[in-house]
Amino acid sequence: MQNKGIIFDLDGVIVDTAKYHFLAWKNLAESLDIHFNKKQNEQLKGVSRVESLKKILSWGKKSISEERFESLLHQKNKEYLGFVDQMDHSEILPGVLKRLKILKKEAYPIALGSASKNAKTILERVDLLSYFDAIVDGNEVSKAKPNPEVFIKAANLLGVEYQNCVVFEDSIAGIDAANNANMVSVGIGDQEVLQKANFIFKDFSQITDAHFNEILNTMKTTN
Ligand SMILES: O=P(O)(O)OC[C@H]1O[C@@H](O)[C@H](O)[C@@H](O)[C@@H]1O
Ligand SMILES: [Mg+2]
Repeated sequence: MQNKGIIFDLDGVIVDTAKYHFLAWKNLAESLDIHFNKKQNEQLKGVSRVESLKKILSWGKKSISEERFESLLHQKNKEYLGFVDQMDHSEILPGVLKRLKILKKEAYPIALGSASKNAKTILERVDLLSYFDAIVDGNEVSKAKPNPEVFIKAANLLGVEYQNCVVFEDSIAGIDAANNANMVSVGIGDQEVLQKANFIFKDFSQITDAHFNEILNTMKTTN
């Protein structure tokens, strides 16, 4: 095994599910007469289901009962899982499978670090579960990104020093979490949104072997 750990976020990095989260939140917000746009959606990326709903309600200045809150969470997830049910292999984002295959062949420890409680279901659906040596998802974390808990747990499970890990993330909160964990942060997506990342690429197909080595070489490994 290599001594450098590779940690992937799921939604918007490995699979194109960020668009389904957006659609389901937008429908829910509209049903409550709350305006919800793509810019606001950036603030929900990487954020748990509960925290996302709290933000939407606060933007709409709505206060609701606990019971209604629970039922809205359920409603959103039901719609989201309806989209997930239709997913297949083709929704793995460009370049991801190729990179996972190379990493596996080169014996890098690979982890998933996601806020989603649906992470395993999605990895199974697109047939990627077997690539991961460790999975830390929304069922195992108590502190949401930008808290680094999810990535720290992933590094611990991989048995790799934090500063020897690289994190691939599409969310502002996730890049902050990786930076807070002292890991190398790689933003996948929009340069303007992910400014705080150590490296930024549009998607994995843009990351050449040379780029990948450059990313890994920025780690100040000690062992
Ligand atoms: O509702 P789930 O599947 O548990 O996901 C929780 C969060 O998971 C994150 O990965 C997504 O970026 C968020 O948009 C989502 O709210
Ligand atoms: Mg994401």
